[in-house]
Amino acid sequence: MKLRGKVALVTGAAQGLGRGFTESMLQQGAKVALLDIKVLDGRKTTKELGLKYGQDKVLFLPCDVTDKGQMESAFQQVLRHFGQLDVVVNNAGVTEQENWELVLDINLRSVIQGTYLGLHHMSRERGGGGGLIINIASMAGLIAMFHGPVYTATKHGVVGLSRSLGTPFHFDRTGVRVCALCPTMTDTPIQPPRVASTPEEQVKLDAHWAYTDSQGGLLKVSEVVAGFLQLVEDDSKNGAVMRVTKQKGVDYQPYGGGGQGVPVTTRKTRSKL
Ligand SMILES: NC(=O)C1=CN([C@@H]2O[C@H](COP(=O)(O)OP(=O)(O)OC[C@H]3O[C@@H](n4cnc5c(N)ncnc54)[C@H](O)[C@@H]3O)[C@@H](O)[C@H]2O)C=CC1
Ligand SMILES: CCCCCC(=O)CC\C=C/C=C/C=C/[C@@H](O)[C@@H](O)CCCC(=O)O
Repeated sequence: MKLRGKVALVTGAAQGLGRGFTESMLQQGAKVALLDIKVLDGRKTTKELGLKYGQDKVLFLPCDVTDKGQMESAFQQVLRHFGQLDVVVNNAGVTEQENWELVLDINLRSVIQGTYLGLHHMSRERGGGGGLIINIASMAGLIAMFHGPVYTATKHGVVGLSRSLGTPFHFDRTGVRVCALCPTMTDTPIQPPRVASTPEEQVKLDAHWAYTDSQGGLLKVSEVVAGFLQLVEDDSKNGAVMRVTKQKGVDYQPYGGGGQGVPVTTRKTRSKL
């Protein structure tokens, strides 16, 4: 998909990878709606990006992705404000924590919600123009992140959702590509400190950092963003699961279909992608 003139919606866009994805699409000439539960940070990021790329290119919408009503309203506001929607990036996520139900709600249920809202508003069979949905999973969606069982479960779910909806059965009717992006540990605020306040916490942090260091350390946001843009621009990728790791850089999870997804469609379709 060429991004110039397109409209994207990014959840969790106030910081970290979501901010990186947002800025990369602005650089390519897209307009972007930034959604985040952090209102002050979201407004600050949006102001900074507006000064750099044009106030008319950005829109900040305070939104808790776990709130169905807020998500539905946000999608409606994006369509009213920009007049169209072409790309949805379900990025908002949290790491393992005591409240595992919240991890499940944010990392999986809300990604399903955002994916279905994207299909609802972009699907050709509903009069939309087709489009692209990229769900931000993790390498924890492909291997067992031992220090995050629920996080691992949610990310495996995001990969499965994206692969299922990224098949010709759906694309032939919707014209919407659906892919998953699986980075390894990346240098963003989601990363925990190296020093804990309790011995029990220190054990968990030591395990996390020993594992991270064993895998070559943290990726830079820019390395993940480079993979993201490649996935956006490659219209042949549907149901694809892109990996970004220190060891191998950007590649695709090999499945029966070669890991680069199944053929986008079984029909010749006029593509706006
Ligand atoms: N940083 C890393 O090592 C990796 C991160 N990921 C995934 O990338 C995505 C982005 O993570 P990062 O940028 O690293 O984290 P981050 O913590 O820097 O950014 C996450 C953003 O999501 C927002 N958010 C959290 N809960 C929300 C909610 N209920 N509603 C709306 N917004 C909400 C936060 O306010 C924050 O702005 C997540 O899905 C994460 O699981 C995947 C692999 C590695
Ligand atoms: C505080 C936790 C933050 C969690 C953020 C993440 O999602 C971290 C990513 C989770 C797991 C990373 C695994 C990395 C694996 C690769 O380094 C490599 O070992 C995988 C190779 C797979 C293959 O070659 O098939």
